[in-house]
Amino acid sequence: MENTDKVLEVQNLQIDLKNREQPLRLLEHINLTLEKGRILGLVGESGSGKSLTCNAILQLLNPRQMAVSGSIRLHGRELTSLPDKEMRRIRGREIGCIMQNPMNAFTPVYTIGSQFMETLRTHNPSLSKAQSREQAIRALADMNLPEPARLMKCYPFQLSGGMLQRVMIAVSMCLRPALVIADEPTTALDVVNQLRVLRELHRLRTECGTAILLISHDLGVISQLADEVAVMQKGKIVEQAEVHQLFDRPAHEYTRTLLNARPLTALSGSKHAVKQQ
Ligand SMILES: Nc1ncnc2c1ncn2[C@@H]1O[C@H](COP(=O)(O)OP(=O)(O)OP(=O)(O)O)[C@@H](O)[C@H]1O
Repeated sequence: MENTDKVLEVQNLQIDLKNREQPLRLLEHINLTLEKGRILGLVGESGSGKSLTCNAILQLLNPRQMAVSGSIRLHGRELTSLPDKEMRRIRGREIGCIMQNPMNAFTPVYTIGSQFMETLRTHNPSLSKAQSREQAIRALADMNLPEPARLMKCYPFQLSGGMLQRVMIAVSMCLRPALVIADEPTTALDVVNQLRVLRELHRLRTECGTAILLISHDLGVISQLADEVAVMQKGKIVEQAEVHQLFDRPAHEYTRTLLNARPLTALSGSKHAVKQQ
């Protein structure tokens, strides 16, 4: 019987760079499964293929540039064969994104409030303006953002990176996507804001049951939040294991190298701190 808790299933994903004498393989045999309410950390050095994997899931790769094969299913539904229009609906509604530079996710000339309300009403046209405003303010307050009614009137450049990240998580809290792809969500933040964002991501999965694919260079972040970790090297997954097992008994040489390369302070005293709060 089909496991209904399976949110994302990536099978045998392969990506080749076209328009060359010999196609260049960028991703090879990627297999990932993510269940409801679980967080899968994706780690690996720069250029190992983390962002390509995410962009393939989001169907954002240019087919003239990249040849993509394999299967990507969301709740059992194959995404690779969906028309663009349907995929646009799925992005945002069923798959949320939290990116490293949240400024890119907002239009600079509109207020936070108008963009938040517009997003809510696009995905739920029966909402009145007043209802969407009320919902947005409640969600911002829920994110522990100060003076949410005033914040609605601000433009994106008036907020810090950490605040914008939390606005994006607030949007996800309202839309309750099945899957959130968080690509280096804390990399650009100071430690206080990092902890706030991690806490809210943790809340997103516990309160909404959202499955989260978390990409991070920071093994401290992964150890605090992820249930499971996949390690990528040169376009392949070289090891995948439960977080405790991976940190305590890394099986692959490359994982050991990554763990040995982390700053000594990255994990001390903070292990699983977010989950415990
Ligand atoms: N549009 C593109 N054209 C050519 N090569 C690309 C393109 N996008 C990615 N690549 C190559 O694919 C490989 C994987 O890139 P990817 O961006 O997925 O790495 P990453 O693990 O996300 O790195 P980082 O942590 O620096 O973001 C790299 O070798 C990169 O140069």
